[in-house]
Amino acid sequence: MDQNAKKQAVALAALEYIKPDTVIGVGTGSTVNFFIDALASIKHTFAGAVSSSKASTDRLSALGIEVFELNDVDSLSIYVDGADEVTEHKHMIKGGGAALTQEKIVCAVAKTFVCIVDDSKQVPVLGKFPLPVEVIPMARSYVARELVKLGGDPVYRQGVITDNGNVILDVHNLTIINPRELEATINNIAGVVTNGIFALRGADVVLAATDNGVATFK
Ligand SMILES: O=C[C@H](O)[C@H](O)[C@H](O)COP(=O)(O)O
Repeated sequence: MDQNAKKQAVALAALEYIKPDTVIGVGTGSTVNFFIDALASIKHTFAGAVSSSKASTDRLSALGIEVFELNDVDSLSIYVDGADEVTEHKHMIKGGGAALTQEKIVCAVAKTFVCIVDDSKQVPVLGKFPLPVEVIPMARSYVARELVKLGGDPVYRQGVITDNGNVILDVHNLTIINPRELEATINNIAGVVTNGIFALRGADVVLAATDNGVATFK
């Protein structure tokens, strides 16, 4: 099965987690795009969506799915999103598409986080994928120096401005042994908006598409 077929399979599997008449949190990325397309076929069964990026909002709206502002919603039954890496502990690196901050906010509100990946994203230890860090532009050089002190090799993602008007540093050469601790440490650097480790609030369910079907990890 090719990678797109796996993304589509895992996106369809996530539909089973949708509760009728609730608002759904929707992530960002190529895997989630398959999920959004699948949502369109059942759009009359749920109340609408809260989106984590302009790209997902545009795709949801184009398919006739109502998108609410997070501030106007009391609760989200579920958050569905992809990941760049995920471990057996359901810790993740996210933000390859620069949407990490709004993803982390929407995810925080949701009762259940369902992470959808193909099996190429499953790793024993986080860190081979460069860790995205969203940074207030004026703090870029300072934050980069602090990330070097933590053992990383930050690279400015040239030409990318996030939906929040900030920049991204991608931190190479980290082996993330304690993701919860590193997530908190990096978020404590002045000028960091957030980083792409999702471990303090990891996934509740990981659905991973393989050649033999979709595996579920709870
Ligand atoms: O900022 C982007 C998100 O964190 C994505 O969920 C992540 O990059 C995975 O995207 P894709 O499904 O395209 O591999």
